[in-house]
Amino acid sequence: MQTDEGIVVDGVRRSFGPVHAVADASFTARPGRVTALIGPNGAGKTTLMLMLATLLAPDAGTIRIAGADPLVDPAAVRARMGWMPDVLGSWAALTTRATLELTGRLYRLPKPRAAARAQELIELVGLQPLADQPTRVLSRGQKQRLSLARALVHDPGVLLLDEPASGLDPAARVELRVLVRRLAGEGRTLLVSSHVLADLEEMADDAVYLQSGATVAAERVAAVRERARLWRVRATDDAALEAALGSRPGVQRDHLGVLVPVLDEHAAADLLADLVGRGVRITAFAPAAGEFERTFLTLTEEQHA
Ligand SMILES: Nc1ncnc2c1ncn2[C@@H]1O[C@H](COP(=O)(O)OP(=O)(O)OP(=O)(O)O)[C@@H](O)[C@H]1O
Repeated sequence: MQTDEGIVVDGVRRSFGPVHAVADASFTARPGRVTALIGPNGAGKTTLMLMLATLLAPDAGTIRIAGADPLVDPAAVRARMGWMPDVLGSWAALTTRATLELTGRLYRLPKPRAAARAQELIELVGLQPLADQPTRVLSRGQKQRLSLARALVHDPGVLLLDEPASGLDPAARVELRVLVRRLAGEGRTLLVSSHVLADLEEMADDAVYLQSGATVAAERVAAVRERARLWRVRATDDAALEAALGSRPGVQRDHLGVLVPVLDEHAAADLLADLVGRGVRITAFAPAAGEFERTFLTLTEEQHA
């Protein structure tokens, strides 16, 4: 990994008085990829994002954003990085268009370019009907779209998105996912935090887990991922399914069907073939939880054990 690309964080710490909001964060987010930042409430995600965005100084450790150090050269970082905060502070009386034009001017775009860029971004995030309305009339989800547009004004190579899907309806979530993938496909580095792990699962390539301010070591994440996971199985005839599963260890039941521990995808394929071979008519067969959710929950259980 070259340090002039993506995001490189090493041994970063930041406390607020006695609270160690970020105790030890080290990770790399690579260009062309979407990296999920996952952690429970209060784990330090926003504090970490603020440090990456040059808005908060770390007490220790090093950060590089597209090769620039936020402490030494915050202007270079801001030129290369777009930040979508979890809550958008907007100028209530300005229109959507004027907000984006002004943001462009703040990034020193010439006036005609700022106007053209505002129009491009309004179209990109689907805010055409509200382009000339004051931002105070925007709903929460519409403000999220404006916030994303604002982060993109200067065409940055690195994007930090803090809870980008919050307040978005299902259709807008799908659009966000498509847009995020497109931005990564253009070679940008994206770091995305969200509590909605199913959303992250569908947009992210890599994951960084944060627990009590510390990033979880890759070896520990790998160890969790190697354990058996539960697969959900449904059939047209419950009794036939139960009989075919026999005394298989660890089988559980919930309101949606039967959950079977399976070591890996080969074992899942074997199980499916076995059930079908025994004449069970299977209607659903899939992992019960996404990879991020399962890893997150297991890490949390281990921490509290
Ligand atoms: N300015 C501050 N002053 C004092 N404590 C703070 C400050 N900012 C954050 N904290 C504390 O640091 C810890 C991490 O907070 P942070 O907002 O970074 O977590 P988070 O992972 O973003 O949480 P959430 O998922 O709930 O948004 C929390 O215990 C929080 O109370």
